[in-house]
Amino acid sequence: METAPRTVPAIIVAIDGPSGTGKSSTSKAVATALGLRYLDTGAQYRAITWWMVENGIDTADAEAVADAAAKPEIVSGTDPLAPTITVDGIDVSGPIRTQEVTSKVSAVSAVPRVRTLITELQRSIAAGAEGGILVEGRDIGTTVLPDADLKVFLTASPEARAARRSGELKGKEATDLAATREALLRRDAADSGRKTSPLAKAEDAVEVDTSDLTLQQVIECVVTLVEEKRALR
Ligand SMILES: Nc1ncnc2c1ncn2[C@@H]1O[C@H](COP(=O)(O)OP(=O)(O)OP(=O)(O)O)[C@@H](O)[C@H]1O
Ligand SMILES: Nc1ccn([C@@H]2O[C@H](COP(=O)(O)O)[C@@H](O)[C@H]2O)c(=O)n1
Repeated sequence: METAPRTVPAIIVAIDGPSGTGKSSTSKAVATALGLRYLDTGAQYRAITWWMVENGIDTADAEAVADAAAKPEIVSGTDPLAPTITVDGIDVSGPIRTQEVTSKVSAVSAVPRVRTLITELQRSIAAGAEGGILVEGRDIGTTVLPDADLKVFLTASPEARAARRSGELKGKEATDLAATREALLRRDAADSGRKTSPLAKAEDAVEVDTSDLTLQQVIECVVTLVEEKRALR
């Protein structure tokens, strides 16, 4: 008699936290290890910000941003080994990481119309991910996917986060540690302080302080949390 193949039920994992806590690095590795799709929601907010800048929209003008928000078509590829992001068919994976976009993204992402559109997109991507998905951002556990099977909130001290970011920038856009620290705290404050769907830990999220953990330790911790959830289902 043939036995039916054992299927692992699709699981939805939300990973949130402030800038530089290790969300992207951890999420890609965990999704790869566990065969899940991966969605970088920060890249989507960066993509719409890039489009606003390209099209001469004043990103400080919330009304102008809201009026234009539905115009760009943002498409995210969810392979954790090769995530992609396009705007109107253009690969923007490089341009969305510039200092200009980074400095303007919090203003654009605070516009309620932008959040409504991007949240709809995120939910439709998650609903279509048959084998399960890991979605990382700022409001995934609280707003986008409040029924996620597992919610993780990553934190780290500003010093640890600034040191990680400075390590990334070395040789490219030389910035001192203090300036990097100030820039990420400014972005956190804007993201936590906005009215609509701010950066926040969901009540039922597991908090992991990554300050003194290696990336590998964080990955192992999250893999274990997902496996524990899967075992209960
Ligand atoms: N536990 C860790 N120990 C040391 N370095 C780490 C750790 N986690 C991540 N990093 C490094 O810190 C930097 C920032 O990590 P990552 O981009 O994953 O953070 P993030 O939370 O996604 O940031 P952002 O929200 O700004 O996109 C990367 O260079 C990454 O390799
Ligand atoms: N769920 C999310 C994700 C991101 N944002 C905004 O995008 C910015 C860039 O995010 P990164 O993860 O790429 O650094 C972030 O600072 C937020 O303004 C968001 O609002 N909600």
